[in-house]
Amino acid sequence: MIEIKDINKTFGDKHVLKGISAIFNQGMSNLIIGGSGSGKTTLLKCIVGLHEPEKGEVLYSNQNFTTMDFEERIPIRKEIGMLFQNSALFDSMTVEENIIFPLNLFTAMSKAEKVDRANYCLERVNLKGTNKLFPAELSGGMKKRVGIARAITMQPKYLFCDEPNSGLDPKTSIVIDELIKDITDENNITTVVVTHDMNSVMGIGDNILFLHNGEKWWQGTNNEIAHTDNPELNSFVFASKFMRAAKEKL
Ligand SMILES: Nc1ncnc2c1ncn2[C@@H]1O[C@H](COP(=O)(O)OP(=O)(O)OP(=O)(O)O)[C@@H](O)[C@H]1O
Repeated sequence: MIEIKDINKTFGDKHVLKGISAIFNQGMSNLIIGGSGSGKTTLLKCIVGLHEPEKGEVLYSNQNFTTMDFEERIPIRKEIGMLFQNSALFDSMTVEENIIFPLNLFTAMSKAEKVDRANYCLERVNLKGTNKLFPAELSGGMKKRVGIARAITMQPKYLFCDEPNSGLDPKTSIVIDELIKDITDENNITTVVVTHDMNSVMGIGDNILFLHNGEKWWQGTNNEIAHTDNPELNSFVFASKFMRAAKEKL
């Protein structure tokens, strides 16, 4: 479980996050949604320690991450898996080397153990046998799956995904969403996903946090979102004609 309390972040005179508090539960796909510039990525970066909030606290399983120094944060960082926007694979490394990278940094595993773990992770994302390929040889969906394999290689307790569906066709997006959900369920981990994708919201949104102008505007489940009368959330989720038509049938 991750708890955030009263997170405030400014850039210069721009107040980007205005007192965000929320709980992200274990074993759930927790989604952060909101319009462009609403502060989603900034919030994610505050949670993982890539930004320091001016005010507020982030607690990982009740441990106060915010007040920890660099060294004290290392054990928690080892428990975090991260799927970055655009997958962020190392282009000069093979698929296997990319997946092994965190193991080289954080473990004393033997070469054979690392390869075993890479093989397990590749199999888990249905990419068995792609070990020796380079990122340039992969499709966008395959890169995301390698990104997921790398994110789970350290058996994380917390998984963060920033726009996992960006640049993917709708069918591949669903494959990625289901993979994230299955991995979350199987390992009972706390997953936090930043997304714009309405299919993801409806498909895997166990707990959805909607940001509007840097404020927490609404929180609920995908079932609740379908029946919300919150005007800003409604205009965000049901912006398209297709989604409005779908809502009328609910
Ligand atoms: N490093 C930074 N320096 C200055 N301003 C920043 C920085 N990072 C983000 N911002 C500003 O903070 C606001 C929120 O940005 P953020 O990237 O968190 O939004 P977002 O909701 O993730 O948007 P998008 O969906 O378009 O990615 C924006 O106005 C952005 O310009």
